[in-house]
Amino acid sequence: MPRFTRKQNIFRNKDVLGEAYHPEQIEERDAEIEEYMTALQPVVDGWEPNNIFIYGHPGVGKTAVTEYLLTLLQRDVKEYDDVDLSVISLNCKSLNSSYQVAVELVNKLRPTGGEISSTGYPQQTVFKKLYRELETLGGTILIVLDEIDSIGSRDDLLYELPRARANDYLDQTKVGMIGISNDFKFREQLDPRAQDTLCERELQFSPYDATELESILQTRADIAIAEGAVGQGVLKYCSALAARDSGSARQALDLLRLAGEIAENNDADQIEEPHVERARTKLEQERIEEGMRELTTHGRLALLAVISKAAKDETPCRSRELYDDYTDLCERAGTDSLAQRSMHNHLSELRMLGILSASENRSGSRGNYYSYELDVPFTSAIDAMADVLRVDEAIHRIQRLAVKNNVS
Ligand SMILES: Nc1ncnc2c1ncn2[C@@H]1O[C@H](COP(=O)(O)OP(=O)(O)OP(=O)(O)O)[C@@H](O)[C@H]1O
Repeated sequence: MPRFTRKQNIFRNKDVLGEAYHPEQIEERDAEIEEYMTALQPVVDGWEPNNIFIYGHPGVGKTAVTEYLLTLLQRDVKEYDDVDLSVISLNCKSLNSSYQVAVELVNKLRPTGGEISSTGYPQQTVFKKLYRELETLGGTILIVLDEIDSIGSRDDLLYELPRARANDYLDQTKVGMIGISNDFKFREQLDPRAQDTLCERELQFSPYDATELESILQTRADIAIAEGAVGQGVLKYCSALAARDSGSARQALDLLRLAGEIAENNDADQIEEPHVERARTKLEQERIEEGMRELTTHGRLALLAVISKAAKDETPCRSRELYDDYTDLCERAGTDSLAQRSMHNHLSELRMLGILSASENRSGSRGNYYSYELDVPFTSAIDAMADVLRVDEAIHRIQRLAVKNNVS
């Protein structure tokens, strides 16, 4: 019978590398923190809060810095008797309209048992219920809406709520909104009125470079990893990989955590670069698999056509050069193939997902065209395909070709 035994030779506290951990210290964001504090200053001064919009790529510290500063703010306003601050945080990921966000806010503000149903009311009725709850709570209220882009174009709440006081829906209560998003298009697509109110103060968080990531990792590793268990150059390597790819602290932390798990499972005393390398391959594969779960059958078949070309060492290649492989694969999968133009749309989508890369070529009078190739390791791509497509024979054939052509 197998036995569970405790392994703690690598980690001292692995949770510190996880998403749920709230860092006590924020590294490398001094300028953003200063700007953010200025935007929050009216709260301390007892005035109406600014509305703030924070944007930047995933994993660049938008949520971490917000949580950190709001914790400090809540602590510091206690010194002033005339400021009564409440913070309400909501992740909007699964909410795709102002209506749904307003219902969630009402339910957060109401005691258990008093929640309202998520359907069946006119929108203005829900907004009025929200104003009533806010007025009952009173004081200064900051409403943090993370992943705010999920609400899409149904954004009425974003201009109605900050104007509730001006429109006499609120009397004493002062409300400020903090919207957080990693969708750069969201701001441009907002209704101009919502743009004016929500984006009163804007803060952009840029991707981290390798040095910044290393300093974030170092602080975390000091708490998370046992003494002497991080090999020479490992933090630098994780940081360099994440900086080159996304500039995301989340990616760097994930790499280090997974490399630690791999080292631990191998009964190693230290995390070494080969563990990081294996972690990278595994995370990359997970990313591709996640991206592929979102793909339609034809998206997958278009990708497999590129993989097939890569196995023959014939990438980068044009969309029309892929088409034969694609139609052949469709036939094997028992599916009608799409027209070349539609297949091309799938290639563009794969490019947006970071699975393919494309270089633009000029072809004189006939205009420009793109050449596609895999932007992820061949092995990760084909392994992920094997999990989701039922074209085993074709996949084995591609794998044999890749071995023959020394592609990996
Ligand atoms: N400057 C930093 N100092 C310490 N930890 C950081 C810093 N920036 C990010 N982190 C850590 O990196 C991880 C990702 O950060 P965070 O969730 O704040 O990113 P985000 O920009 O909000 O991403 P998303 O848009 O995907 O929600 C978290 O574990 C966070 O604690």
